[in-house]
Amino acid sequence: MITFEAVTKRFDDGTVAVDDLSLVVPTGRITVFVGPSGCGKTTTLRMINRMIEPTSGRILIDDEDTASMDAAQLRRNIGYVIQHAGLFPHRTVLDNIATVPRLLGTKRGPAREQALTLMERVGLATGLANRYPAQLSGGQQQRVGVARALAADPPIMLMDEPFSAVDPIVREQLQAEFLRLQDELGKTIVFVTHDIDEAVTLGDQVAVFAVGGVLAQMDTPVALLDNPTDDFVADFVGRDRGFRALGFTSAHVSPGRAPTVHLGEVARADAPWVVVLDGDRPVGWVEPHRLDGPVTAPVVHRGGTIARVDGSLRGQLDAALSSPTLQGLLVDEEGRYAGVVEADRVLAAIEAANRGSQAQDEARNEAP
Ligand SMILES: Nc1ncnc2c1ncn2[C@@H]1O[C@H](COP(=O)(O)OP(=O)(O)OP(=O)(O)O)[C@@H](O)[C@H]1O
Repeated sequence: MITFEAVTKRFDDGTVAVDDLSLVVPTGRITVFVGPSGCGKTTTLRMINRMIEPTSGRILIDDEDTASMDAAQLRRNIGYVIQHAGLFPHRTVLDNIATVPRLLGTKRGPAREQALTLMERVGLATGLANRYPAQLSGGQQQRVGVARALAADPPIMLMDEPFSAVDPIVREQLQAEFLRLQDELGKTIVFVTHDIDEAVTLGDQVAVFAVGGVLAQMDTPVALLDNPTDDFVADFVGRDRGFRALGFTSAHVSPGRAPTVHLGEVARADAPWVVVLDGDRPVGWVEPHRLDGPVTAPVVHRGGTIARVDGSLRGQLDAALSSPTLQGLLVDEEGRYAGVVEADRVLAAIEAANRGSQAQDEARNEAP
């Protein structure tokens, strides 16, 4: 059990990312943190393994205050999975997965044996063992990330948008496999997402955060959908309910343009945000006024999903709402950058689609 007692995080610049948070993450269950961009989900997650220290309040694991534990030891007992998997690019799949057991002193042979077993467990063909991360698909990379986090058999797993960077079909497969795996393993899992659909699919309980780092509601998925506690939660949950039906609605929003920069180049300084490309693929955004040199991978803001230019309105709205600029990144069928789409333009297209289906319903009702 992980217990937050009146936890607040105020960063040095005065930003209050988490405000007086009290909640309990039960043992052996999946707790999902969901909410709009910037509401403090990641900060809350990272305070559990002390990658970020709280300003005030306490976080307890099974009644022991984490502040009094050795931070390195604490982290070794907590698996951590992030978006884009965060794999070591120069290590093979097998060596990535074996990293923590090796650090903990397991010999190379047994560590590799165990890594092969884990590959099977997360649905990866063992034939991929000697590949490097760049030679894998996004979904395969995420599976390696999950296998690596499981390798030390930690009782607690922290997962920060682990499935956001893959396309919706692979994402659903990963979610289903993850639930199957959790049935076997029964870990204590804290899972961050901005997608309410993912939250209600995966969570035994769901904590909805509002901007300003405030917990708006914590409940089971059913209770959250049936009895939202206030307008904010109703809106957050409700917006997506109608939105679900849009999964199969093809988009008719033409892509817009945004300034771009390639990794290794200097971004133009007159734009507030610039799209970063790696070759012909989009990787995220940068704010040029915060940079004083060429754009490098660590400074790229990678938050946000990427949608197909010819994909569903749902995918495009998800991409726009999860982006720091409220502009979703679009790619063609080969994954090449194809432009951006603003949330309000997708919403307008959704309204137009809704009007169309209402008109069809009315026509059907009026038919003799
Ligand atoms: N090191 C930092 N210094 C100052 N402010 C920060 C720092 N890290 C995060 N913040 C701010 O704290 C707030 C919460 O950020 P956090 O990353 O926890 O949100 P989030 O809900 O995970 O968002 P997202 O879904 O976009 O990842 C934001 O306003 C963010 O800008």
